[in-house]
Amino acid sequence: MTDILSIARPDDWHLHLRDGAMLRAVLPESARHFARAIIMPNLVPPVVTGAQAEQYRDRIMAALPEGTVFEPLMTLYLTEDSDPEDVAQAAASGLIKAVKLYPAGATTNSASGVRDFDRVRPVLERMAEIGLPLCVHGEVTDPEVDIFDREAVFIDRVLDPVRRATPGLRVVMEHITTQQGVQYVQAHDADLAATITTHHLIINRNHILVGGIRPHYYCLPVAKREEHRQALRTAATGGDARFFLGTDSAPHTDPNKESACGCAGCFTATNTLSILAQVFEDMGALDRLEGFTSRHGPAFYGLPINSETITLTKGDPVTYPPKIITEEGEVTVFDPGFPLVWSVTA
Ligand SMILES: NC(=O)N[C@@H](CC(=O)O)C(=O)O
Ligand SMILES: [Zn+2]
Ligand SMILES: [Zn+2]
Repeated sequence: MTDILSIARPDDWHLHLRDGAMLRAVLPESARHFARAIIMPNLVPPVVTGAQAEQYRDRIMAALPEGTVFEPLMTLYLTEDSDPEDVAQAAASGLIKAVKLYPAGATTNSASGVRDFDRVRPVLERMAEIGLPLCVHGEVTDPEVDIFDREAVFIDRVLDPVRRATPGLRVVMEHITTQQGVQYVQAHDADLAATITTHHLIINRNHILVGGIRPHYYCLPVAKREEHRQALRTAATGGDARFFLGTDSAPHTDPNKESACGCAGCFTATNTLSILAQVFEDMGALDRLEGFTSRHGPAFYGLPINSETITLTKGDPVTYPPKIITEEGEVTVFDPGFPLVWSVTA
C-alpha cells in the first residue's frame, strides 16, 4: 500500500482570486500548494483588456506573502466589444494564457458576457490563428431550460456550432459536470480539453438538497445526479490528458452564501489536494494523480511541467481551518464530508 507519494508541483487551471481584502486572504491558500493558476477575470468590473489584466496581475503579485512563489496565468473576459488586436497583443507578450467566455447571465459576475456569438467571431478567429485557448463556462441561460440540463444543451446549441464555425479554435470546457461533457471531450481531438473541479468529484445534487439546503455546496454549474459524478470521477482518474484539474475555488463570504439568494461557488483551495488524493486512492488510481494535477494542464497550455515536487503522506486525520478569516467576512472551506488522511508534507 502506498502511503507516500511525490508528484510534480500542481497547477490550478481555473481559480477565482477576487481582489482587495479577499485576494489577500485567499491567495496564500492556493500559493501554498500550487505553482501556477489560470486566474478568472470575473471581477466587478471584469478584466477585459490587456492593460486591465496587467494591473490585476500586479495586484496579485503585490498580495503574495513574502517568500512565496506563485505565477498567476492571466485571462481576459470576452465581451462583445473585445478587440482582437488587444487580445492578440496580450497573448504575444505572454501576459495572458487564455480568454474566458461567459454566456451573459450564466454565473457570478457574468453580466458583461456574450449574448450574440456573431459579435465575438473576429476575436475567436484571431484566437484560432494564434492558438490562444478559449475557456468556456458552458451553460445556456435560456430561462426555458432546466438548470440541470443547461450544460448538455449548451454543448449542442452553442459549443458545437462555435467550434465548427471556428476551425482550429482551442477550447477548455471549464468545470464540466455531466456525462455529456465528458463524452463530448472524448469524441474530439487534442484541441478540446476540460477542467474538472474537486467538489464535483465529491458531491452530487443530493448533497445540496437532502436533509436541508446546504448553501456551501451550491455552485455553478450545479452538481448533477450521481451517475454524472461517477462519469467525472472516471474521467479525472482515467489518465486521459484532456482532463485536468481546475478547482474553480470561488470564495464568497458566509453571509453571501447563507442567504435567501445565496451566491454560487465552493471554496476548495485549502484542502483540494488532500481531497483529490483520497478520490484517486478510492478509484485505485493514485499513480494518475500527478497527471491530473500537474502534467495534463501544462501539456494543453504548452507550458513546462513544474520542476519542484510536493509530497503527499497518508496518516493521521488532516486538520484544516473550517473557515478563512477575511476583512470582508468569513469564508467557509469546502467540507468533503469525510475525514482527510492525505496531507501535503513537503
Ligand atoms: N463556480 C461558481 O459557482 N462561481 C464562480 C463563477 C463560475 O466559475 O462560474 C464565482 O465566480 O463565484
Ligand atoms: Zn463558471
Ligand atoms: Zn469559476
